[in-house]
Amino acid sequence: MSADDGAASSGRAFVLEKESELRVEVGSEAPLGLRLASGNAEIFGAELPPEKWITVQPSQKIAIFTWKGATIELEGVSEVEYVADETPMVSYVNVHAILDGRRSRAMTNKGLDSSRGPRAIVVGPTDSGKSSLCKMLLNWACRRSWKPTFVDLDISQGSITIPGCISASPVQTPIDAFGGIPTEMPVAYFFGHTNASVNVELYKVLLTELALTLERRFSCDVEYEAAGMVINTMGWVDGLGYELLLQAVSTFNANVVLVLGQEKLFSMLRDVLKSKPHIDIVKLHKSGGVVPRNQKTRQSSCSSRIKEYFYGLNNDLSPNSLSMNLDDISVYRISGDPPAARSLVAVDINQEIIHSVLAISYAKDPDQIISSNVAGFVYVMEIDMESKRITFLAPCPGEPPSKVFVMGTMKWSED
Ligand SMILES: Nc1ncnc2c1ncn2[C@@H]1O[C@H](COP(=O)(O)OP(=O)(O)OP(=O)(O)O)[C@@H](O)[C@H]1O
Repeated sequence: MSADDGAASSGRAFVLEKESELRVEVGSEAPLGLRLASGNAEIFGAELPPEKWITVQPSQKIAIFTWKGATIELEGVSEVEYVADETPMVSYVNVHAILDGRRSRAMTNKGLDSSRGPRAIVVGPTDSGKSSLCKMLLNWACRRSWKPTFVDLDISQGSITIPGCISASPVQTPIDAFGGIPTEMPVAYFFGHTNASVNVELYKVLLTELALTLERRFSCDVEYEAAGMVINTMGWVDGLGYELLLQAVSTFNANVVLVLGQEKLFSMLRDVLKSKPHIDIVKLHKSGGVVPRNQKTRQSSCSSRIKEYFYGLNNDLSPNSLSMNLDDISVYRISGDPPAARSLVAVDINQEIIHSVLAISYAKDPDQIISSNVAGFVYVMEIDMESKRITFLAPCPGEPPSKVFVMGTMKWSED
C-alpha cells in the first residue's frame, strides 16, 4: 500500500457517528491500510491526517475514535473489525481537561511552591488499557503544546527503550499509535528482567534513582515541571506488586492516581491514601475494546520491541556490528538474592552469554553501576575465545560510550 496515496480506495468504508470508534485487530501475517476519508478521527489521542493512507503493522490492535463523526476506509485483511458506540472516552478526556487545568495553573504560579504540574499514575491489572490511556493523555497534552514527561515503569513492555528497563522521556510530538515513543532525552535504568519479582529490591532502588533524576530535570525547567508526568505501571497489582505501586506513587510524588478497571484496587488505594488529601484517586472504566494478550503474544511483542530498538519500526535503521577485545570490557550482573539488590557479580564471558541483551552503563566504575542510567543496549552475536574477541550488534557505529556492560536474564534471537 502506498503511504501517501490520496486516490480512491477499493477498500471498505465505515461511517462513524460522533463519539464512536472502529476497533481493528490486524492479523499477524500482513499489514492493513487505513485512511481517514472525511471528518476527524484519532488513534489513542494522535490525530489521523486527512485523506492519507497509513500502514498499520501486523498484530496491531487499535481503535479509531471520532468525537464528531468520520468516515474511515480500510484495505487489506484484518482479524477483527467492528464499530462500538459505548466507550469510556468522555471520562478519559475529562481527566485530561483536569490535568490541563493544573498545568496552566502551575505555569501561572511558576517559581512558587504550587508550580508543580500534574503527576498522573495509571494503575490497573494486566490488559486494562493502561498503556493506551497513557498515550491518550500524553497526546492530548502534546496537542495543547505541553511537553509532559512519560514515565514507563512497566518492565515487561519497555515502550520508551526496551523491555527490562524503567525509563522516562519528555514527549514533544504526538506518539504514533503504532510505534514507540519519539524520544528526545530518554533516561533509562536497566533492571535486566521482564518480571519485577526476580529482584523487587533492585526495582525499588531503580524507581528512586529515576525519580531523583527527573526531580533534578524538573527543578531546572519550569515547563517540564508544569507539564508534569504521566506514569505507566505494571499490571502486577497483588501482594508485592501492590506494594511496588504504592512505592511508585510516593517516590514520584504522584498527585493523581487513575485506577483502571478494578474496583478492589481502587478501594484499597482509596483507603490507604486517604491520609494524603493532595492525592486524587479516580476510578475509570476499562474500554471494552482492550484486547487481552496471552503469554505467547506478550513474549513475541517483547521480542519485537527489542528488534525495533536495533532495526527500527519499519526496518528503517541499520544497526552495526561492533567487535571488541574481551580484555577491554567488563560485564556485571546485579545479584537477585535478597537482600543483596545492590551486590554486583562480575560475569565470566563465555559462550553462555551469546544472545544476551546487555545495557551499556554510564558508570565510570563498578560501584556506580546500580545508580547509573544506561546509554543504550547491545546484543551479543558472537564470542571467539581464541582471538579473545566479542561481537555485538549495536544501534549505531563507533565505540560505545563506556566499556562497562550490565547483564540480566534477557535473551533475544535475531531469527
Ligand atoms: N479501544 C480499543 N480498541 C481496540 N484495541 C484496544 C483498545 N484499547 C486498547 N486496545 C489494545 O489492547 C491491547 C492492550 O491494551 P494496553 O496495552 O493499553 O493494556 P495494558 O493494561 O497497558 O496492558 P499490560 O497488561 O501489558 O500492561 C493493546 O494492543 C491495545 O492497542
